[in-house]
Amino acid sequence: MGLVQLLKSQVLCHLIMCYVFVVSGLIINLLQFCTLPVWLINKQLARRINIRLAYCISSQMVATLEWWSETECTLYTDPESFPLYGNENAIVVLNHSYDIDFLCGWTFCERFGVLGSSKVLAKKELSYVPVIGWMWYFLEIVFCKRKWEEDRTTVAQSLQNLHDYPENFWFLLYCEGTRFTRKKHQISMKVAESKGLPKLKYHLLPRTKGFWVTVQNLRGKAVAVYDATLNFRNNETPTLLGVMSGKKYHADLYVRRIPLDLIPEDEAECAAWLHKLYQEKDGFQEQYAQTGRFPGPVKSPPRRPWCLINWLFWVCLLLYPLGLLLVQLISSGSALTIAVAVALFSAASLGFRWMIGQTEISRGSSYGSKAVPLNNN
Ligand SMILES: CC/C=C\C/C=C\C/C=C\C/C=C\C/C=C\C/C=C\CCC(=O)SCCNC(=O)CCNC(=O)[C@H](O)C(C)(C)COP(=O)(O)OP(=O)(O)OC[C@H]1O[C@@H](n2cnc3c(N)ncnc32)[C@H](O)[C@@H]1OP(=O)(O)O
Ligand SMILES: CCCCCCCCCCCCCCCCCC(=O)OC[C@@H](O)COP(=O)(O)O
Repeated sequence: MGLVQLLKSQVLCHLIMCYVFVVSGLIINLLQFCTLPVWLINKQLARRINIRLAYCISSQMVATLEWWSETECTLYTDPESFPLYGNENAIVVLNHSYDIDFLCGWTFCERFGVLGSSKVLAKKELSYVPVIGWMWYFLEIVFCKRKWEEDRTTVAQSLQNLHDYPENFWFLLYCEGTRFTRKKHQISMKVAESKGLPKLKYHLLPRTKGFWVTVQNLRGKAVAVYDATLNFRNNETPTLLGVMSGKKYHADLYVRRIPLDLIPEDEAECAAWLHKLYQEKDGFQEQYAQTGRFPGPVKSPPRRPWCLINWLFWVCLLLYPLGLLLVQLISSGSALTIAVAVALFSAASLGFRWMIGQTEISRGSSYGSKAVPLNNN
């Protein structure tokens, strides 16, 4: 292990990264809060400001992936679709199998210039996570409780609000509804069997209602569905802590662009269409397992320097006061002050660990670990 690699794997280094991320994030959350009056006067201006403020937060995590861990992100897609990416509104359907699949998604958003405005149908619990969850509130992210009776109206309304959104965005949908685990897979395949649907090997059975409601409510705004299938080379199981430790991963993403007009409007037909899509995705994963690659040519956009520049800016701005504080603390010589500082430091470390835990499948929810009885309405 080289010296730089050794440095990157140090816990102290991770704590400093978390400190910069959280403190800068809270400053940006505060600035976002200050845009509320602007919203009342000029909604589109407030949205544009929030897109840029959100970029300052999410691009720090992208910088960690691209510049710190130097993870390689390869895109398999057809050259005709490539020029459209980033220049239109789209719904992205992605498999949900890795701790950092959202981060790989963000990396592609960054490379196609839609990181600040990118959206997702996210579980409500994430809205309470400081920095990211609070940032999402101002970005008009669509939250769901994963209880259809409650979600059907709120999700539709939040999607309708995006019709006059001023900048291009990608709307991410994890139709599986939860992250892949062996247990959840077994249960969902029992549901597939009871519905007479073919079994999937690499995916959970997709939940179709969120997809249908999204397609229906974004018609006229989004023009395509990007069917995105992600995998990692050499059976890598990437984690956020691995990325922060400077581990280099190799992500491969296969994207097919499907015009929205081709997706049926009728709910049952739309559900059948999505099930077929997941069977195809399963086939792509099988091909990847056999050959180590997805179909089609490779057309990867290069990483851009902006997220690194933003990250370095916050590092420079926030490390100086931290250094001053430490010097003052040590020179004070007061045992009580030092004890309070140690207690605060420990509490902050636990908070950081809890935030990182939100990305870990092993700490995921129990959603999808038992089959909800079938209903036929
Ligand atoms: C060029 C490059 C291209 C692309 C780059 C890639 C990506 C970049 C794009 C954007 C990035 C943007 C942001 C990313 C940043 C961060 C994202 C991070 C995290 C957020 C993710 C989440 O929070 S995922 C969880 C929330 N989302 C969802 O759940 C969405 C899917 N769910 C649904 O659609 C649901 O239908 C619902 C939520 C709307 C409602 O949930 P409910 O549970 O009430 O659902 P259902 O009605 O669906 O459930 C009952 C039906 O399901 C059957 N059932 C029962 N048990 C199971 C089971 N175990 N598995 C499957 N199905 C089951 C049941 O029988 C019912 O069936 P019916 O036939 O009666 O419907
Ligand atoms: C720049 C340096 C980086 C420092 C990092 C510091 C802390 C990072 C905190 C990240 C916070 C949260 C990101 C939220 C993304 C979580 C994505 C996710 O995958 O959610 C899970 C849901 O989809 C489904 O939930 P489950 O039912 O599987 O349960």
